[in-house]
Amino acid sequence: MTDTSMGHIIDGFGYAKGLRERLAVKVAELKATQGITPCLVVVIVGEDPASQIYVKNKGESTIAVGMDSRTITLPDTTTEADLLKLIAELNADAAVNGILVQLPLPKHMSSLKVIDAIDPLKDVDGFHVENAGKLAVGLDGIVPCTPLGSLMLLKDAVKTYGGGSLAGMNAVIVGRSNIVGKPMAQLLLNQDCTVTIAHSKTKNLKELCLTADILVAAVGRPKFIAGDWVKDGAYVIDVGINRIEVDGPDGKKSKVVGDVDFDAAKPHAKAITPVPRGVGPMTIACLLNNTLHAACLQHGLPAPEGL
Ligand SMILES: NC(=O)C1=CN([C@@H]2O[C@H](COP(=O)(O)OP(=O)(O)OC[C@H]3O[C@@H](n4cnc5c(N)ncnc54)[C@H](OP(=O)(O)O)[C@@H]3O)[C@@H](O)[C@H]2O)C=CC1
Ligand SMILES: Nc1nc(=O)c2c([nH]1)NC[C@@H]1CN(c3ccc(C(=O)N[C@@H](CCC(=O)O)C(=O)O)cc3)C=[N+]21
Repeated sequence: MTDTSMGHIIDGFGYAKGLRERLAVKVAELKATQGITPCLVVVIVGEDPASQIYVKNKGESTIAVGMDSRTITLPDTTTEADLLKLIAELNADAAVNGILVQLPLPKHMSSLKVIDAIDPLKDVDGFHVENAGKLAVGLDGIVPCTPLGSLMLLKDAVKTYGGGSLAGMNAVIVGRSNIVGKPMAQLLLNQDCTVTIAHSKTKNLKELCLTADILVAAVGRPKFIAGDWVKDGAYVIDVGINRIEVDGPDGKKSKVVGDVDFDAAKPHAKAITPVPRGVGPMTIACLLNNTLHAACLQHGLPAPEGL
């Protein structure tokens, strides 16, 4: 690499830490002035070990910023009707400000139906159709954590390394899920980017990616985006969290990698998020942000500003 103005690593871990510190100040203010302690309830159905780790991280981070945290663990034999009943109880409980049902759910449940049962004002994931619809038409609502955190990192990186705004940039998002790809597209459109969403039926994906000033990878395939798919000077946001087995000195061990071949992409990128310590920590910090936001909405208070 000859150009030293390229290949910056976007420190999602550090940015998330700063955001949590700013949130802790706002939470303390809300407690002192209104007597409100925001409370997040995470519901997990089944024993998926990866999900258990994220749920544990969420609980610890919630407590660390001064909020209340509850985790409800249900066996994977739980019926959909029982889960819906629990959600109804949490909706009715005024002490609960945020409800997150960890995905994926066991196969015998419809995640759309379950998400639809959550009070949109307590839907801190921002997955309810009412919040998705608000984002689509440009109304204030709760925005999904991973796209929100990705946008924060992107804006900061463009400000730091590019000097300008996102307006007019070509954004290509690989992945069209309701929880990452689609809301990310909406957020970037709201920033006046020219947005293309790619998926498994997209033709000439490499050529399309090479047109991207902003490339967001949310595919769920390890190192799927090769280095020569990245245009020189592009901003690369790698959302992927893929656990793979690698050979270590003492046999096989598990490691987390993204959807982008980081080492190969980095020399081309203006700035790129690593995995781990990129988007992942921002997802959790934005969940706390959304819980605080939800608590304010429920009490008729303005959304916290200056975060
Ligand atoms: N960092 C974080 O905090 C989070 C990370 N993640 C991670 O992000 C990744 C994506 O998650 P999620 O959106 O839920 O995943 P989904 O499986 O729901 O969506 C994957 C998307 O990738 C597309 N895709 C799959 N194969 C190809 C291909 N060969 N070429 C082009 N597109 C393809 C699919 O296309 P099609 O629609 O045509 O099937 C689909 O739209 C995962 O690694 C997940 O673990 C998820 C949430 C939070
Ligand atoms: N209802 C619901 N909402 C979610 O937001 C949700 C979900 N279900 N199901 C699973 C996915 C995944 N997800 C992550 C959260 C944090 C990290 C994270 O903290 N990652 C760290 C550590 C990675 C590691 O080492 O495992 C990092 O990237 O540095 C990653 C992924 C939230 N998700």
